[in-house]
Amino acid sequence: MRVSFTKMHGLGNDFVVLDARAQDLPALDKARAAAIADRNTGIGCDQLIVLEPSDTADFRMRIYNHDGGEVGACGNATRAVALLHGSEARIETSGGLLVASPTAGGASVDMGEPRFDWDAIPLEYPMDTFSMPVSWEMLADPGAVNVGNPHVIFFVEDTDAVPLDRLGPEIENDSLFPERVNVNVATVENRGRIRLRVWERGAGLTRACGTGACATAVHAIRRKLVDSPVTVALPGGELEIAWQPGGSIRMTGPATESFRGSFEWDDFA
Ligand SMILES: N[C@H](CCC[C@H](N)C(=O)O)C(=O)O
Repeated sequence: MRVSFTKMHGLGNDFVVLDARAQDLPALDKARAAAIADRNTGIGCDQLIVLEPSDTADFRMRIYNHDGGEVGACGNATRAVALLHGSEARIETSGGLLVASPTAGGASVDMGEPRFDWDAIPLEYPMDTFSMPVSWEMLADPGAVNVGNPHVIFFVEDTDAVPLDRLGPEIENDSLFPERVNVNVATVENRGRIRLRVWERGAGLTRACGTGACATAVHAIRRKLVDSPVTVALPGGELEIAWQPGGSIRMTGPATESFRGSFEWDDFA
């Protein structure tokens, strides 16, 4: 059967969006999700996004990483589907309910409240997630935050000097993180700006990571390194993150529809 899709991105973090409300999509398993996301033999994307009907929100958004694994949150994709929706959207995700409002050329999203308890990240055993007594070579003293998905955050003098292509997968797959983890390496430039690179769980180095920007901004605000709102500059561009302790995170930034197409479902068994 032919399946229609919309190709989108948020600051270069790219998505294939399938709307299961407009077409009868067969069940999606890990192998097929990875085959569609494959940049050599598939359509190609960092994450595959499926929109479904919801009893509790305007629609449900399911998120599959490049490796086919289903996960609970994707900040950049949330802005993209809000752009598609065209008006304020209440979005059900397995990481919680999100509320997104389109802005000129993108969206502003209430990403919910961050969680900090070791078993909410989750970690393999109890630990202070504000200042974790662990290190991998030059990456030390991280924090951990769950924003619907798990993030570990390291502050360094120069994020561009870190061999994240080598240390990212090592940390992502460390047994300290039973659900694996997104690895954020950030440089605080001043009290209003953070430079960030992310090794994403199940997707590797991406041009941007919305939840990574949220988790990093929250951790920097907790450590009193920056004020709120703060600009997070990723390789693909900038996001604005606002958060006060006890409240929810607000992420604002661009979203882009690249093109629409279709493919033969059975081509990706
Ligand atoms: N790799 C992430 C999902 C996508 C996050 C990123 N694309 C974003 O914009 O938040 C995870 O496994 O939790």
